[in-house]
Amino acid sequence: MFFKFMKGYRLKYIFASISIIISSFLSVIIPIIIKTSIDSIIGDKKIEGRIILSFFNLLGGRDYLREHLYIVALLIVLITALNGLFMYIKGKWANEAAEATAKNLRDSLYSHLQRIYYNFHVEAKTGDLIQRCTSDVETIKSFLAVQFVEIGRTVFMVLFILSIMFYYNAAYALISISLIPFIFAASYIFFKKVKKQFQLCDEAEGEMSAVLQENLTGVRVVKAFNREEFEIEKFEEKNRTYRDLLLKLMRTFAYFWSSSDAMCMLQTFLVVVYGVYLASKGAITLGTLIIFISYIGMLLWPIRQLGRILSDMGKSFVAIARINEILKEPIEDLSTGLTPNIEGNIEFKNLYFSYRDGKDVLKDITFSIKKGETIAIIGPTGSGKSTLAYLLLGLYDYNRGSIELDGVELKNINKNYLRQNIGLVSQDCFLFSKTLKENIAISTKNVEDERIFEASKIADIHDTILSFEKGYETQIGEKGVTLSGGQKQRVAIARCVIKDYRVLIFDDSLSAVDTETEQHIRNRLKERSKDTTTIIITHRLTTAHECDRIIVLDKGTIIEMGSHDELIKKGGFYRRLWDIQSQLDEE
Ligand SMILES: Nc1ncnc2c1ncn2[C@@H]1O[C@H](COP(=O)(O)OP(=O)(O)OP(=O)(O)O)[C@@H](O)[C@H]1O
Repeated sequence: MFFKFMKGYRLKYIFASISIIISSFLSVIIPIIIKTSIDSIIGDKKIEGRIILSFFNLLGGRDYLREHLYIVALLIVLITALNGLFMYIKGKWANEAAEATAKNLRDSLYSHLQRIYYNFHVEAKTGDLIQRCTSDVETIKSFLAVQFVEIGRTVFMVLFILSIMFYYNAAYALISISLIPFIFAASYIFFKKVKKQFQLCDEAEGEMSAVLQENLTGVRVVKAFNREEFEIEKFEEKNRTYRDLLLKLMRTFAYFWSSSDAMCMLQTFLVVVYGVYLASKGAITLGTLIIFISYIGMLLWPIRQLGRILSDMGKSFVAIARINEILKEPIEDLSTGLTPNIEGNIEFKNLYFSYRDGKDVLKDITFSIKKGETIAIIGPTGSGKSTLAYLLLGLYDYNRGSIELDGVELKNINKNYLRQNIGLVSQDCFLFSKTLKENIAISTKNVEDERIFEASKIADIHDTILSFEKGYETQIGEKGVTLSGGQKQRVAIARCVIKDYRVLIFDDSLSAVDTETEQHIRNRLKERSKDTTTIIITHRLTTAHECDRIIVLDKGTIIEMGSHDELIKKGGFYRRLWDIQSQLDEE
């Protein structure tokens, strides 16, 4: 899967993998050269093996080399230098390829997340998505940069070294590797088990960060409720738990490394003792003894590492699967579909809608709005008001019935085009950590200042912005912390009215401004664009009663519809609500 994202670096990665094999080969031939030099050049033994014989002949032959021993020394230096060079190439290219893959993966994930259906984002946990785009990608990166190539190297080394050992002396070879399966198994089991402890440490660190983050974001609540001492104690407790878990982990590691070192030493001890015994009896040469001791030293560390890598590999596969889950999510088709002339006539016909749980949230909705009309939608919480707005923006596909925009079925309209014509000021006035000016002009490119000011005036925020020291250049925090709730709402309104939408929906987005300001905003809006169809979702009847028509929703169905006077005369739900609110206002 990740080779797809390695585009442009695949060749480098292949060369890096080849380099590590060459480097392993170079490091395992050095002991062979030393053995041959001791046994056959300094000593009188016959050079064993046809390839080795040809190689030494190429260097001038046994007698010549005996006179010029420095050539062998130079050869070893040269091979060591070459080994270093190939290790460098491997490190550089494997890391470059892994970094490039990680970057491409992050880019793909981000752009995929932008295009995924809105529903996915509503249901997904943001923290989890962030983790998939960051630490899961890092896991794959280190798998590619280190683990994958390391496996190749270890397998090559083990196979090569074992064949050489068995070639020279099978019984000695068996003794020399007798503890290796146990060392490997111990390392594999240990790293698998220690994962649980790592996870506990991660969770404890996460909890500690969560306390910190919550405390910093909720600092106002902390101060208002005198919770400083309590918060300090809470943090200290989490911090203590984290430290204790880390210490426990370190202790476990100390036990493992010491016992595993003891096993490795025992293995080396066996090689040396048995080797010396064989050499004293003349069963092996001094060179063979040296080659076995060198090889066992070369094998032990990679074998322990292999245990770690194999037990860690599960983590990489989980990361790959988690990333794949996102990449497999279908994306919205934003670019195809009809682009009819939109004037703002809307017609709902027997519309039914349910979210993924299948429960009907909207039932048999039928009403129409003419271009330029202002409609209020009221109803108890959860009655389906926002859902209606989301359907109009094409954020969800409806199940049954139809919505027509100027006679064209909404489903068939190009989504980009639709959202350029229908604007939504939602309940959640999220502002980006940019300047006020950039926040207001976010939906429009190359917009003149005049238009920004005009939109701010309509939203009744222009004077407030000018009163800030840096005016429109005021930088606002991630959540617009320097602005009050009402100011944020007004910036969000300005951001929407800057564009000439044919249909404008206010989803409870005037609730944080007082009634008078709200009236101002609506009047200015009407003055600017008489033809804009406006849908106001509200809980405030003083807002609703001025609209051309009021739709009352309850449990997903329209229970009343008409002008204020008509609904008052009718004496139903709206009338009761109006009486209650008027009574409260009088009190
Ligand atoms: N993504 C979703 N998945 C499943 N159910 C949802 C989803 N969003 C909303 N609902 C449910 O749909 C119903 C209508 O929700 P909606 O937000 O449209 O109500 P509302 O009238 O706008 O409420 P409020 O006045 O509180 O904003 C509620 O019962 C809600 O629990």
